[in-house]
Parts: sequence; C-alpha cells; structure tokens
Amino acid sequence: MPGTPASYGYLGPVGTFTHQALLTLVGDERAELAPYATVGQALQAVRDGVVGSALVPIENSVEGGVSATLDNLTYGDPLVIVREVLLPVQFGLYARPGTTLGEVRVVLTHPHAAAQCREWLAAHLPAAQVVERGSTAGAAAEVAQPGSSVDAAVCAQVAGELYGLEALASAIADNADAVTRFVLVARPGPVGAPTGADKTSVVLFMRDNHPGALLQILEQFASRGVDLSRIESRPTRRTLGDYCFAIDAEGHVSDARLAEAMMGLYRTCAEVVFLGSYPRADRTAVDVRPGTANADYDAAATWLERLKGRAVPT
Ligand SMILES: O=C(O)C(=O)Cc1ccccc1
Repeated sequence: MPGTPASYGYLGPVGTFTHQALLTLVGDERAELAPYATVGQALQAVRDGVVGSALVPIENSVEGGVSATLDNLTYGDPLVIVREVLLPVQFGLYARPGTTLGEVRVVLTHPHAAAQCREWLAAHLPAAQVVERGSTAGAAAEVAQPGSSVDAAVCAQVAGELYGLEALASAIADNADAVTRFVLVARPGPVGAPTGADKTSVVLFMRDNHPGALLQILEQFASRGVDLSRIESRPTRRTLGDYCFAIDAEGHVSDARLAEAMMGLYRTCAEVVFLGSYPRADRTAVDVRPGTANADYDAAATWLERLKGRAVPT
C-alpha cells in the first residue's frame, strides 16, 4: 500500500536554485513541495511539523557559508541535516521584454547571487543599484509585476523564463564553476544508517578562549584519523571576538573513530551542537586510515577488557 507522500519545504518561490536542487532529490511526483519566503520560515515549518523536512542553502564555493541557515541551525530549536545536495549555479540578467541594458537602473537579487556576479555587474551596469531580496526567483517575480519600479533580476534561466522575463545577458557569474551546497533538514530522530560515504556536522562552543583552544578541537579529530571537509568560525553573539566553530567531518557518528572524537569534544567543549550524520552528495567513500576502522576499535576494546582480567566472549 503506498504511504503518505512526503512533504518538503524549500526556500522559494518556484524557480529558486533551492527549488531546482530539491527536484534533483525528490523522486516521488506525489510529494508536496512547499515554498517559503525565507530560510527561517522554511525551517520553522519543519519544527512546527507543517512539512516533514526542508531544503535550504548552506554554503557556496565562492561566497562561503549562508549565515541565515548556519545561525538558525546553531541557535534555533534542534534540527538535523539528513541529506545534502550540490548544485552548480549559473546566473543571467533578466528583465521585462523590451527593456535594454542601458535602461537598467535597479537590479534585484539574493545576496549570494549579487556577490557571485559582482564583477560583471560593476563592469556592465556600473551605475545600477543592486538591491537584495530573499531569493533570486522572488526577485524575478517582482520584476515581472505589471508597473514594477525595478528593472532587472539576477536569477536562473528557469526563473527568468517562468516569470515571463527575457535574458539581457547570460552566464554572468564571475566564477563559472560555482557550486552551492544545500541541506535537507528534519526534526531530530534516529540517525540514518552509515553508508561508508558520510559526513557529520557539528557546531562547537569552547569553554574559554585559551592558547591552543582550536588545536584542542582539531586534535580530537586528527588523533582518530577523521578528516574535516569544512571549518568555519561564526560569532557566538555573546561578545565581539567570541567565536564558535562549525565543522563538517568525514564519517558517521556510528563509525567508532568519529564517535570517539565526538566523546572527546563532549568532554572538552562547553557545548556540542550535533547537526546530523548524512550521506555525502558526491558519494566519495571515506578514507579510513590504518588503525581507525570499527574492527580496530573493537579489537582495542577487547584487548583492554582482557588487560583488566575480564572474560571477553570471542
Ligand atoms: O535565491 C535562490 O535562488 C536560492 O535558492 C538561494 C541561492 C542564491 C544564490 C546562489 C545559490 C542559492
């Protein structure tokens, strides 16, 4: 018997890069896709149980972390990442049919899109005002409104076409190879099974700022052969100069080496916010260094029990 179709929130409206990324993830055409105007609203819908999960942008290869997402996951009520999606992003400049480049005075777009097209906009529209909006597709929809006072949007081709706009320029990103990483976020529950190609995300708060505090964190991973794929310091909001560390580590919390690292962090940090263990989008298998496989940890535990004179079942 078919189950209830899943419901997914996303940073909308229809035609955002997040929407495109979600379509690569959702196989069931009966699934309900619900657009939200902001990352905060999409995540709140998950917390409130209005949707089962939500896809939001978290990191860009050019611009870095998406603060709205990182801070909401760090300081909001607990949520966990259950999947990640990587999407190459390409931007165009879209306007109402008939508009010429010379007529463009106000350009709307998402801050990450503005940052990724900064050089192109400075070179081709030096006098134009770039105004930030909650999403690229929302910007396109606003430009398309009859009588709109804004002239153009930086958005995806799909958004430009969807809202009846015409391309004044395409492929305008300063870096043609930019990739954005999106995460599917759900309410906390049992962590999915390890796949051998997983990532674990945590945010770490230090007890105090002492010499080698960051080294102490890194040692927990390094000494267990756990590689990191991202580390970012974020303000703690307490006082200027006080930072927490958002870290993505290779592996799953069920892997013994990562579990040991997590326990080391728990012992040494003021707070460890667990943001989930989930399959890597690129499916690259984790490189397990000699002596750090589950079997090695099991053998070490068995050895220790024997040292203590305890009978260990073989
Ligand atoms: O505004 C959008 O379309 C989004 O999904 C956010 C975003 C903006 C710029 C690059 C990647 C994602």
